[in-house]
Formats: sequence, structure tokens, C-alpha cells
Amino acid sequence: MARVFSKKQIERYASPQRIAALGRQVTETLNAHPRVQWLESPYVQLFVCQNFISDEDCDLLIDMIDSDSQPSTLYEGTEREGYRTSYSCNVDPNDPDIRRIDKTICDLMGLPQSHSEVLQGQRYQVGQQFKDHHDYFHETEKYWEYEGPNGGQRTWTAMAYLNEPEKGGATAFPQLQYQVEPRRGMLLIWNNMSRDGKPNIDTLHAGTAVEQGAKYIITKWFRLNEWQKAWVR
Ligand SMILES: O=C(O)CCC(=O)C(=O)O
Ligand SMILES: [Fe+2]
Repeated sequence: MARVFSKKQIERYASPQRIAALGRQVTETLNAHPRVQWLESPYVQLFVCQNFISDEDCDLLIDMIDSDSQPSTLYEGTEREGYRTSYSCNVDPNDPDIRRIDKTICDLMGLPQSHSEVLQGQRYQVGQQFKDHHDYFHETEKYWEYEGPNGGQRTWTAMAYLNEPEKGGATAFPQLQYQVEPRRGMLLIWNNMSRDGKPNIDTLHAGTAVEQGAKYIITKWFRLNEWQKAWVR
């Protein structure tokens, strides 16, 4: 059973008012961007930007992922056999290329790098997948004890496809009956929160199993508050 936070702490770590305001701010920024398309869904705020990562950067990131990946993990207390079978790596946040690529994502969304987690790389080989999950934190789980004070709720997700698997590997949103096919260089962005600033259960999604070839992505999660762990300025 997770520790119970005081009202004041809850207000700081997952304030619906601040999350809702952040949602409006990012939506406005993305809507104003000529290259960002809004994927119209009444249930989830979902956006794409084609050719966001250059071919050169896709190759560079794929090499980094190949050289540094470990089996992906899930939060303590939420592990389930076969649930997330990809390989992940936390790319080096001090690498100048990573800093540059990371910053372009933050700039596109109009969010400060300090309020985001370090980019994560992932590789899925044939049969590997990341089953249905939410990116936001479930505040009843044990991990919320340290994730709450360490940046607060995960608000927005930005994910880029670095290649195209020959078969399979789409990102599926079962509640929307919608899936996104990987396209090299494409950035997919969504708000994990509802317009009222509370977790949006309709953001349930999965990295479906790769059937042929491999799939490489980078994922970046934004937080309500400053993420205290990492950014070396
Ligand atoms: O692989 C995908 O398409 C989804 C990945 C994902 O959901 C995540 O990294 O949180
Ligand atoms: Fe996810």
C-alpha cells in the first residue's frame, strides 16, 4: 500500500488545475505549428509530426540503442511476465547529439527540458511487445511515493519511430480503436491527461508485437514539475 500524501502534496504533485492549464498550453503550441497534425479524437489529444527526426539522427539513435540496451523494466509492484519484452536504454543525456535532439522535442512542445525525463530508447525484435498500459502514474501504486515528489505526474508523451518494421509493431490505442503505423522519423505526441487535468483512461496503448524485422523508437515523458533526477545543465 502506497504512502498517503497530504492534500498539499497531492496538490503539488498532480494538481488537476495546473495539469489542465499545461494541457491547454501545449495544445495551443502544437496547433499553431504548421507541421504538426492533430489526429482528431474526441477522447485523447493526439498529434503527429512527420519527418521530425532526420534519417541521419534516426541512424545515430538506432546505433546508440543497439550498443546500450538492456531488457526493459516495469515499475516495482507492476511487473507481469511477458508484458514488456522489448529492450531499453536511457541514452546519455550529456551526449551533444542527444541534448540537441531532446531539445527539438521540448521546443516543439514549448516545454522546458527540466520538466522531462531523459529520452529512452527502445528496440523490439520479432515477438517483442509492450502490452496495454498507461504512461501516467497510477497514484495508488507504490512507485508514486518517490515519483510524486520527483517530478509529479507524467503529463505528455512524445515518441518517435526511428525505422519501419517489415510487419507488426504498430502503436495501438484500443479505447480509440485506432493504431499508428510506425513511420521513420515521425513524432507521435499525446496528452495522458484529460482536459480536466485528471488521468485519461482512454490513453491506454500498446506497442504491438513486431512480426517481422525490428522496431526502434525513442520515448520522452514530460512531468508536471521539475524532474529532480537528471538534467546536468
Ligand atoms: O512501442 C510503442 O509503440 C509504444 C511504446 C510505449 O508505449 C512506451 O514506451 O511507453
Ligand atoms: Fe507507453
